Amino acid sequence: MSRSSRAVSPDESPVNRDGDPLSSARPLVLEASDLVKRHRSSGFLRSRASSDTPAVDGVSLRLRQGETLGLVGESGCGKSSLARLLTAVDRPTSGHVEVLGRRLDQLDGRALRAARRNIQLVFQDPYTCLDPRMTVGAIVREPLLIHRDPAPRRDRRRRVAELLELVGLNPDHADRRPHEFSGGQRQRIGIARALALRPEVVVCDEPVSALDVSVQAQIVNLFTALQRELGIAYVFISHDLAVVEHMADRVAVMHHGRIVEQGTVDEIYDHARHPYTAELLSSSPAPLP
Ligand SMILES: Nc1ncnc2c1ncn2[C@@H]1O[C@H](COP(=O)(O)OP(=O)(O)OP(=O)(O)O)[C@@H](O)[C@H]1O
Repeated sequence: MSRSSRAVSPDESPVNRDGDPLSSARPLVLEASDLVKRHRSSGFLRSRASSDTPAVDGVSLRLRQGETLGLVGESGCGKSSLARLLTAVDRPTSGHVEVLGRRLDQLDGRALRAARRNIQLVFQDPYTCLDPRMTVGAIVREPLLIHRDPAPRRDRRRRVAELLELVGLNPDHADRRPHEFSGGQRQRIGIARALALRPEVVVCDEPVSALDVSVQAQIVNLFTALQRELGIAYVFISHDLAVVEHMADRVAVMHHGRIVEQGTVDEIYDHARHPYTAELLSSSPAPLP
């Protein structure tokens, strides 16, 4: 049956089939409760959409250790705004985020820094997110310094070499600068930086969409291998449904700031119940082989 011809419920209320395909014995590493984000815009940038409609409008989700939650939705639906709330880059207007059972809004100072170590962000564009003046070694080491890692200098250097090796880069290239690397290699540097603090959760915001198609599969395979090796949980954000189908255990579908449907990959891709999910699936290209 083609995706577009699947029967869906005419009801447009959110569909939450929060079945747990992974053992519920696995601990929750991330929980978002009723998150709302209203961006404040001023002057000529103020539009009806930005002033009236929250970018994130009551989102709740849960993630277990070692699990991948795919987050899909069209451009402008609020995926990046949600990523910034989950990683405490931005504060929610209301609602809260729990990392390893600790509510971020109830922490400050050292306790907040400790909680934030466990949730890191990989950005979409490896071309703009790496400081061109810094060496690769300094870029990967930076989170250790920001989070005041007490390890001696020599151990930090060894840790950077291990991280570069882990993501498939030559540790001897730590003294080079980002412009000496290809797009895929730069994304590997961004991933090494995100892993420096050994996080439990990595939020990947469109991590392959700026890359050549031929390189995308290599980076997707790297994410999968790292998860197998390190047990990381991912929130994997993409507008590319085929990539998400390949990566995710569960999928959340976002539309106008809300999660309209959540479920396992099979539930979402083969038995979509929300009309928007069906529309999104019918307009997407064929899945990866
Ligand atoms: N800093 C900001 N100030 C004002 N409005 C913002 C800000 N960031 C995002 N928005 C608005 O919030 C809405 C959601 O944007 P967001 O970038 O989160 O969506 P997205 O799904 O990640 O889109 P894309 O896939 O194009 O990156 C949009 O209407 C956007 O214009």
